[in-house]
Amino acid sequence: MSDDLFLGFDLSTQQIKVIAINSKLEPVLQEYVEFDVDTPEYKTQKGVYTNPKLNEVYAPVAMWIKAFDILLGKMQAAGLNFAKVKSISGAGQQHGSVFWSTEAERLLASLNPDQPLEPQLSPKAFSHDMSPNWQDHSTAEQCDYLEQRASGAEILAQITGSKTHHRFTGPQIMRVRHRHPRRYEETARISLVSSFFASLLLGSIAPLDVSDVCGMNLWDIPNEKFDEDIIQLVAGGGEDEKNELLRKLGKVEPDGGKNLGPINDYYVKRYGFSKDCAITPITGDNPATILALPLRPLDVIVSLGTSTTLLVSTPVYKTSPSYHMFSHPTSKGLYMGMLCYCNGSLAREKVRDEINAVKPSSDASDIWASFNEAALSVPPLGTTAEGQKKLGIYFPLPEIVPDCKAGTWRFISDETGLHDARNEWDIPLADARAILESQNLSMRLRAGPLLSSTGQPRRVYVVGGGSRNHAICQVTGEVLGPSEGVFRLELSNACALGSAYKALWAVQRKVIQPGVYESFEDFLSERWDEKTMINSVDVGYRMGVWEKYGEALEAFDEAEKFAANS
Ligand SMILES: Nc1ncnc2c1ncn2[C@@H]1O[C@H](COP(=O)(O)OP(=O)(O)O)[C@@H](O)[C@H]1O
Ligand SMILES: O=C(CO)[C@@H](O)[C@H](O)COP(=O)(O)O
Repeated sequence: MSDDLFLGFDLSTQQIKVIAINSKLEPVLQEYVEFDVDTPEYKTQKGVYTNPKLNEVYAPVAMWIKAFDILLGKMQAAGLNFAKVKSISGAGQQHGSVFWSTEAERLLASLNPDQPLEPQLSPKAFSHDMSPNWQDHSTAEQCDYLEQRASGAEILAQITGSKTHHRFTGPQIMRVRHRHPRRYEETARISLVSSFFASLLLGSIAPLDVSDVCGMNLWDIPNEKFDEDIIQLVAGGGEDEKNELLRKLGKVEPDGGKNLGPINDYYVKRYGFSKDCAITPITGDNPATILALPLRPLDVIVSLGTSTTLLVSTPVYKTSPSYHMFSHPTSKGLYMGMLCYCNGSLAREKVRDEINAVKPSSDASDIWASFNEAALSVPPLGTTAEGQKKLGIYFPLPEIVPDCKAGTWRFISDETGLHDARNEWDIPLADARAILESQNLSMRLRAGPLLSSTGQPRRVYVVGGGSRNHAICQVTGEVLGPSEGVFRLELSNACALGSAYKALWAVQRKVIQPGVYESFEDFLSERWDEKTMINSVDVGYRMGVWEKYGEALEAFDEAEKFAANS
């Protein structure tokens, strides 16, 4: 039996992780490095720096490289046989950009295997030491400008898959050009976090990924090319400036399974990788997540990482300013539909900490025990009074959908309308159920067009850190009401897993005819064993309950609008 190995990395907001699998999809090693804990010298909080005055959130690029050095050391210490690794893929937190200096290509090509990576690359390989993070909200001016000049949100969404968003890379690059013109000028190439990571492995600057490029507001998805009018707006100036930005961005690799080249000699000499270990495109964390499960129509993934995202795979390119469409990371003709929220885990943690402060957990080993008890001890919508609904909105950070400043709002909705309920609310205990309902109601309100006419999913798959929590899974099942129930992917890191599957598919996919390969979907379904990979964690649809939440949607929409306009 072959003992070949395939690696999937995930460079996400708070950690860098890896999963090694064999060709039967079985995980053989998992390791991670947590930035705040393992690279404390960078003094990040939850992996980032924040400057609330300017709504900026950013991360030091050198920290990611240092963490990668540490992770490779951990894999070595765990006894991973690097020589058996046939291919590598990965995932990066989306939208973040890395600005390479004119020295970068030379430094990447001449790495000394006796030294770790970080001191050899940082700071000289970069024209800007920070990467704007997806939680950043500092680009309102750039977004407004692009949206006005590019004929509005609907048109932008039709072309690039999304209206402008603060975190999207086009507006972020434009802001770097405005605020740091010298650094922008000194930039030889711009990578996304995904292609930056692929570049580290290749030892030369890698092309952008076909799916992750759709998180920039620069890529014309239907025509598969950069939109030169938008590029011109971001680059400023005239034709020369536009061409210069196109040069900085470089090429986009259309084949998610392409062998971009062998791993750089640095890793062969330092860690014993095989000389022909293939590096394949690294994609975004969300596109990689949909590769971890054989999704069928009406299936939904809810990814409960630092952000919360709702993901579907669809053959229909149907755009809207209220969600995102991306090209699929492996399959031409398929698209990924996505909703993304900044206020996912961190907002839930804030309520959890407030509850623990007044009602310490009875189980010292479970920091979520009091939160869960509070969430499950009250009825849906928090009240037994006929027609009354408790609705809360919890945005410790400014939110993406709806576009809303930071704040907390608590309402009671009844037949007379929506009322401010901050004085009739058992704070913080009643917040536990309300925040879970609020996060799910928001997804239900917006996911409809991506699903059936009734908006009811078939299955909800939960993945990411928050999916370990049974109360979160239950409320997700109650509000979204999937007809077949809620299932948890047992390996908690779906995007590293999806990446490892992609690495395997890239080197083992059958050639159907020259240039045409076995699809990722066929390849995965042949090997994927549902019984060992997922577990049922909630029944999903409950008669009467799903309908009750349906009746609350109008009031919830009103509550969100109130918050967004206040
Ligand atoms: N039992 C749990 N209940 C609720 N949330 C949890 C639990 N375990 C982990 N988490 C949350 O998961 C988050 C990290 O998830 P992860 O998928 O690793 O995120 P990322 O990929 O963004 O780094 C943490 O912010 C933490 O709050
Ligand atoms: O901005 C988005 C998607 O548009 C986020 O989903 C980021 O991609 C970060 O992901 P995590 O670190 O939470 O996995």
